[in-house]
This record gives sequence, C-alpha cells and structure tokens, in this order.
Amino acid sequence: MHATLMFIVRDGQVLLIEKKRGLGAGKINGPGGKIDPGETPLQAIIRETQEELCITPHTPRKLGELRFAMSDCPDILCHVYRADDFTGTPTETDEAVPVWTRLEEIPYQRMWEDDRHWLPLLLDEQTFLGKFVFEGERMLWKEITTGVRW
Ligand SMILES: CNc1ncnc2c1ncn2[C@@H]1O[C@H](COP(=O)(O)OP(=O)(O)OP(=O)(O)O)[C@@H](O)[C@H]1O
Repeated sequence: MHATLMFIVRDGQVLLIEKKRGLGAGKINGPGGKIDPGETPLQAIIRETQEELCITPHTPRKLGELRFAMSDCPDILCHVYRADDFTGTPTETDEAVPVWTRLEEIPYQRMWEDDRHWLPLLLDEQTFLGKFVFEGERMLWKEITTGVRW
C-alpha cells in the first residue's frame, strides 16, 4: 500500500493535523493518506492536503520515504513531502483538525513513535529513508539512512 504525508513549514511553524479517523485516529501527524489507483504520489499528496485541510501546498518536494511493516495491516510505503507555502485557509474537516506548531514544540508524545526519528531531518531539509517494524502502536525496530536521492 502506498501512502503520502505532507509537512508545510512557514514562519517558524509546521502545519500538523489531529487525525479524526482512519489509521492513527487521535494522533498528530501531517496531512496525507492512500494513493488512489492511477495517481502519482505528488498528485495524491496535493489532493489529500486539499481534502483534509482545504488548502493547496505550493511546489511540494519529496524529502523522504518511510517503509512500515505492521503486525495488523498491510505494509505501507509512505512518500514524505515538504512545502514552504500554500494557498487557502487551513480549515477543520471531517478528517482533520489543523494544528500550527512552533518548530521547537513538536508534540512527539502525541505522534507515531517513528516520527521523532525522521521529522527533525525533514525540518532540517535533509533527505531520508526510514524502515520500521511495528507491532500495533509499538515500534520494534528502525533503520534510517540520510542523504538519499529521490
Ligand atoms: C506506523 N507509523 C506511522 N508513522 C507515521 N505515519 C504513519 C504511520 N502509519 C501510517 N502513517 C501515515 O498515516 C496516514 C494514514 O494512513 P492510511 O493507511 O493511508 O490511512 P487513512 O485512513 O488516512 O487513508 P485515507 O485518508 O483513507 O486515504 C498515511 O499518511 C500514512 O502514511
């Protein structure tokens, strides 16, 4: 299963969401979701950001890839994007509540356990490949490579 995540960084803040439903409901994450058939990852992350927050990210750049092996659902390959601007007003939807967060105050304790290992790289504009094994919500194993060319 291929999925996407988006982190919009502007004015020393990152635009996160509180996810209201689906995998990781209640957690803080970036907007994102599954890639539809026939869609490119870039098309998917623009659509998901529009659907979840009613905004359009400007020139998303792929910085990372995350591979999750989970005990309770199919493997996920997640394409991770960063954008530095957007059009529109972040708005709560059925899927997400927008949460602007200062870069020094990222609520890692409310996020998936892997996020603290790669989100700092994205915020530092580094590229990365992360591989993770989860059992339920618990991370059992991780491997992170930086300086990857996408
Ligand atoms: C295990 N550790 C994890 N750490 C960080 N992020 C994780 C994650 N596991 C899943 N994610 C991401 O969370 C989103 C929802 O996943 P996903 O399966 O697509 O569910 P969701 O219901 O949102 O999809 P749709 O909105 O229906 O497309 C999706 O961007 C996916 O990459």
